[in-house]
Order: sequence, then C-alpha cells, then structure tokens
Amino acid sequence: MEETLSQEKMIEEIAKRIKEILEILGENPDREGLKETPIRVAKALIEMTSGLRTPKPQIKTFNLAEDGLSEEEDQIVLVKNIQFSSLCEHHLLPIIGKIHVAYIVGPEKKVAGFSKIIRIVNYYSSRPQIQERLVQQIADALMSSDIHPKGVMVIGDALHMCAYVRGVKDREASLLSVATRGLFKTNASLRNYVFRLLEVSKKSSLL
Ligand SMILES: Nc1nc2c(ncn2[C@@H]2O[C@H](COP(=O)(O)OP(=O)(O)OP(=O)(O)O)[C@@H](O)[C@H]2O)c(=O)[nH]1
Ligand SMILES: [Zn+2]
Repeated sequence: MEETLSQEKMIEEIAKRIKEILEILGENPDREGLKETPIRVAKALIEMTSGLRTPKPQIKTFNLAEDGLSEEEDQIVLVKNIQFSSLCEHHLLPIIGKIHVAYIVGPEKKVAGFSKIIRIVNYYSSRPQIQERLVQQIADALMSSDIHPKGVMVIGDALHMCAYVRGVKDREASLLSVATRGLFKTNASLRNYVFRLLEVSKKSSLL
C-alpha cells in the first residue's frame, strides 16, 4: 500500500483483516461481544504506531547563561521514570517499562524543555521497535538537537510481553538497555554518577 491512507480508510482496512484473523483462529467475529472488536483493534494499532506517521517533536530549548548566571561546572540533567509502551517488532506484542534520559549541558548552556524529552520518548516508542534501537534513537535525537549537549545517556528498563505471556513465559526477566553518546561514552565515572543518581532518587523519590 503505497499511498497515504486516511484515518477512516486505515481503520476499515485493518478491521477487515482482524475480522479474518478471528475467523481463522476459530472465533465467530459476528457474535455480540466481538462485533466491534476489529474496529477497536484497528484503532489501538493505529494509536500504538502513531510515531510512524507524525512529525518528530521539536525540542524547545532554554538558555541557562541568560541573566549572567555564572559558568558553573557542566550540569547533568536527568529525566527519570518516563513510562513508555511500545510494540516489539518481532511479535507486535507490548513492551512496557521506563526510560531514564540524562544529558550534560553543552557549551551553549542550553537545556531542553522537560516535556519535550518525554515527547521524544513517546515518538520513538510509538512504532514497532526493539528496545536497543529505541534508546539509541532517543540518544541521537537529543545529541542532534539544538541543546548541543556534551553527552547523552539513555537507559531503558522494560518487560516484553512476547517473553512474558508466550514463548519462555518468564515473569521476572526485564531488559535493560543503555545508549551513550559523547562524554558518557568515554567517561565511566560519568556513567556511574547517573546510575548513582538513579539509586539515590529511588530512595528519596517524591512519587
Ligand atoms: N534484543 C531484543 N530482543 C527482542 C526484543 N523484543 C523481542 N525480542 C526477541 O526477539 C527474538 C525473536 O526470536 P525468534 O526465534 O525469531 O522468535 P520466536 O520463535 O517467537 O522466539 P521465542 O520468543 O523464543 O519463542 C526473541 O528472542 C524475543 O524475545 C527487543 O526489544 N530486543
Ligand atoms: Zn517480541
């Protein structure tokens, strides 16, 4: 399907196929409880893959150097506990977990709008993914943004329903994936500092 479909057409086309899948599975898609299911599934799939069809969110920046703030040491900003859900690209089953994003303010002393980092996470999550690529894409998006950080570190910690509800059916194993860029790539003590921050803030968390 080459051309871009309207939202209504997408729902219709997907729902048609979901109905067929239900039939193949031995269900009766016309029974009361399933009548609206193909449309619901279509809408859910469209929602969970919205990042494929929306523009990448712009990262709004703020200037720390304004008002003559002194040139302090490079500040590390950590946005922790960003809840995300995605779809594993092998089974199209949910991945659910948390992402932590740390960056070191660059020479231009610019910081990113807090919510924009969450929007970037949502953008790259809302599509078929593997977790290792997801953290890399988030790291690259921040590295190439207008904040020009000295380094970025993105940590993903998630459960994969494809290993939870089927296959190995492991209810404990979670996948941790870390992407590093810039100073975080070369400096182990900076990486450890972020892990330590996450530890400390876990104990003193407001939430
Ligand atoms: N590294 C990585 N693996 C993933 C991710 N999501 C799913 N997988 C794995 O992708 C692999 C696909 O393996 P296959 O052997 O092709 O598929 P399968 O027969 O359904 O495998 P089983 O899950 O072992 O039953 C599985 O090991 C999944 O657990 C992810 O985000 N990262
Ligand atoms: Zn999977």
